[in-house]
Amino acid sequence: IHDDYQKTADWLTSHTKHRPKVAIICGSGLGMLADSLKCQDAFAYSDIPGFPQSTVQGHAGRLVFGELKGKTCVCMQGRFHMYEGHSLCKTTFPVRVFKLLGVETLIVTNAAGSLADGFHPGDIMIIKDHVNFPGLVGLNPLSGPNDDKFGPRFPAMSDCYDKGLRCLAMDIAKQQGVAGFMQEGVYAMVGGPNFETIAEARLLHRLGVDAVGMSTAPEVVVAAHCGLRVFGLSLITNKVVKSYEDSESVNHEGVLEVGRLRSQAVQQLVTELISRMEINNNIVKNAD
Ligand SMILES: O=P(O)(O)O[C@H]1O[C@H](CO)[C@@H](O)[C@H]1O
Ligand SMILES: Nc1nc2[nH]cnc2c(=O)[nH]1
Repeated sequence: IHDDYQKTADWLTSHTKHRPKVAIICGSGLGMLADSLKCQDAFAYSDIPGFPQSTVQGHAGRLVFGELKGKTCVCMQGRFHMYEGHSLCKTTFPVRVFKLLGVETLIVTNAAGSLADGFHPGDIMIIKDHVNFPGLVGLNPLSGPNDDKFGPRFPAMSDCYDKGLRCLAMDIAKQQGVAGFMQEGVYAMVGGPNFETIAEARLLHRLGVDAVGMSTAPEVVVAAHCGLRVFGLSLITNKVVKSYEDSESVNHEGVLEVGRLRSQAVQQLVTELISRMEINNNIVKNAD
């Protein structure tokens, strides 16, 4: 209920002077994004009233406030997944807290396996759209009574990944010389925690999914519902095995390792995007 989100937002407001306009959710192995924030105020999730706990390796479990290129940001170093046993409401709890804190733009990142033939580990995929498999069968964070203070009962999802930000990110990647490993595509969320069988991988591939992971879609649905502008990135950490002849298999350590390898590139891209995003969207820049 609204009061729970408000209580957490009020607690945070009374513990930090930062008033973020941008929120970042760090995916597996991508938590270093938070380290580059200046003038940090950091809180362990266990100290924040109402916050769930991170249980996954590679998700530190800290909320970090600070400045990035003069813009005030809040960064989740560690996200919540459905497979950890959290309800979808809890999984997405921080997104509504961010809304109440005054955040306008949400940047989501994740680690994902690729299905698309031209994609390789280490590629960075700008998320153009998603398939929310749990959502399609009713496992949706918006299930239950609608909270009209946040958004409508039946929110549109056809434009949830902001086109302006996607174009800007691609321009920045070209300028930074990393266009060679940039992709754009469709992310699918599955429940996890197991990785895909070969039959499941083939199914997803046939359905037009470019990358698959176990997060992000619920956060984006809740963000779109309450009117946040969303930008999403998947770091391709592995190819999803689609052949019975293939002897490779995926594991979480490998996922985290690719995260570390590409952390610098992801950080540079996100930093520059944050630095330039308002101008691109013709929002008058603040005096800061
Ligand atoms: O989506 P993020 O949190 O980046 O993590 C991805 O990586 C983990 C599997 O290695 C899963 O949790 C999957 O969802
Ligand atoms: N479901 C799923 N999640 C991932 N996260 C990182 N890699 C993968 C993958 O191959 N499959």
